[in-house]
Amino acid sequence: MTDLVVRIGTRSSELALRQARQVAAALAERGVASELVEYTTIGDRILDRPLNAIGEKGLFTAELEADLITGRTDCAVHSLKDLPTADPEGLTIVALLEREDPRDALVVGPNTTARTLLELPKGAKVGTSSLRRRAQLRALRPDFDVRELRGNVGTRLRKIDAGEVDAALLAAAGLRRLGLGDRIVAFMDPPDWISAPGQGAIAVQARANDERMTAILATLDHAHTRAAVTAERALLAALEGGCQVPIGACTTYEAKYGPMLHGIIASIDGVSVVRGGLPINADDPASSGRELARQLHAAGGAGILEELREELAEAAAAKAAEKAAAQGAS
Ligand SMILES: NCc1[nH]cc(CCC(=O)O)c1CC(=O)O
Repeated sequence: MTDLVVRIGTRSSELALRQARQVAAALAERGVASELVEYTTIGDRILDRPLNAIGEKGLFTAELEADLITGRTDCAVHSLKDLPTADPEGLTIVALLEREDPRDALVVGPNTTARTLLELPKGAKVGTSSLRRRAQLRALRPDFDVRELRGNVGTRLRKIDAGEVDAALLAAAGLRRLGLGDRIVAFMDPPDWISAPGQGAIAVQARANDERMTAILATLDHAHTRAAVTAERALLAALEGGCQVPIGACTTYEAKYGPMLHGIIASIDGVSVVRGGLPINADDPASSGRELARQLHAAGGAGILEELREELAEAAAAKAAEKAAAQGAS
């Protein structure tokens, strides 16, 4: 064991590197040496299109997972939020580090005096590339001009500072990990505002049959984080949502109820919104996620998702027809 060096796969963005270094530091505390293996993924390279239009699952994760499966690396570190709910064949999440703040945060540009979403002027340009954030923004303020804002956290902040948008919503966890917590002017609090399932949690993935790595990495697992994100992701999985659908889920901790799961399904235009919440069953958090999914589905969520799938299918068909026409012309 003394000559073991754990090879940790990570994306090469600054945020990903910080998260991977956090795992490396936790391993070092336990006397385990490690080294980072960096990847620039398809998701990092394609910056000119909205993420939901690229339409591929695991855009930021596929290459890391492929090398983990073949054994080039021993584990991979991801933002849990970016991982599809189903584990790839042969891989499993062996550790979830103690979660950072799971909330979304408001960041404003230099020409904006507003310090909350509601203080922003009528028709303000607000940036996000997430359908979940877009839908909730539209629900709260139909007058906003919601703009696509892509790129890693640093890029997005530069665009905000350049005045491309007046304000934007980002994950508080990402900003904090980058030492940019002072850019946050307001936190978006649940249950009024629901962030993404798993947001703020760092996942360490390994081969399911690698007993040695599992034994080492399992010591990094944080039980409360695991319970909360298991419930949140079970909700998402039950609704078959990826990053393509405006579904939110997050956990709060209340003196009276303990951990509470909150969920939302919204149409992209924010007109139809279904919300709900229930206490998380400590013995079976996934069952709570499935139960809340069932309730949201029954309360109108089914119709919202059905309409959304039709819209997405139409958009995909239109795109395919456009492509075929272009090929015919050339
Ligand atoms: N969508 C990209 C992404 N994936 C994870 C984080 C933040 C870190 C986390 O949620 O743990 C972010 C940035 C953001 O949404 O602002």
